[in-house]
Amino acid sequence: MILSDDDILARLEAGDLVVEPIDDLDMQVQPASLDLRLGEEFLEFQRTNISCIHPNRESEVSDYVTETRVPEGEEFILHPGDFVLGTTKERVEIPPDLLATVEGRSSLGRLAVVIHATAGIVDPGYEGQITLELSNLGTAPVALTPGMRVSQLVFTELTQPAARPYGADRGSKYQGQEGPQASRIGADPEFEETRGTDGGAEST
Ligand SMILES: Nc1ccn([C@H]2C[C@H](O)[C@@H](COP(=O)(O)OP(=O)(O)OP(=O)(O)O)O2)c(=O)n1
Repeated sequence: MILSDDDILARLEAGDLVVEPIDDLDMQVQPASLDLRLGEEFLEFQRTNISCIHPNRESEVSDYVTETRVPEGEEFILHPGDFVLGTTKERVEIPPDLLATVEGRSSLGRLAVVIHATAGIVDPGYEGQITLELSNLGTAPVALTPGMRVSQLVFTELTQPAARPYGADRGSKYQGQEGPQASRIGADPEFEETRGTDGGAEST
């Protein structure tokens, strides 16, 4: 079952669902979702010197991103074709019996701005800020301002609390993340033997 506005307010009030800071609840609570705002940090991928990213080579993932901070009141220009990582201003704590999905806002979608390329699940048990996969599919640059509402969370109640919530065991490599976090896919167990090496991958 998807939580309605009153359900969301009740869970926030009870304190097991945490979303903070919220400065204006009336503005952020929607009929069946909660709007989240854009944070000040961005990770941009360098355009040069990347021949190919091998997910098992952590340096190839992390060395080619640069961090930019744009204070509230200033603009981050998202150019056509750009892909950058942003973050929600809010940090969340999702209780074990809820699944949250991060969605874009229609108003930004109509400007061709997408806030998650693929991954939209925020697991039961997840705690931290949410990394946004920002891209501009249009033809004109779009000015984003930290503090603006860019995304929304939809909460679904599970049939029973997750037995192994995020953060409780193996993996959970994004638990507690602050600001945008580059991919940590190299930490996946299937890459254990080849991590940091060329993994036998052919360079093309
Ligand atoms: N746009 C998103 C989507 C998810 N997350 C956070 C909340 C999720 O609970 C966590 C993990 O998401 P996935 O399970 O989709 O990612 P992985 O499977 O790659 O990570 P893991 O192996 O840690 O489960 O990342 C995020 O910050 N931004």
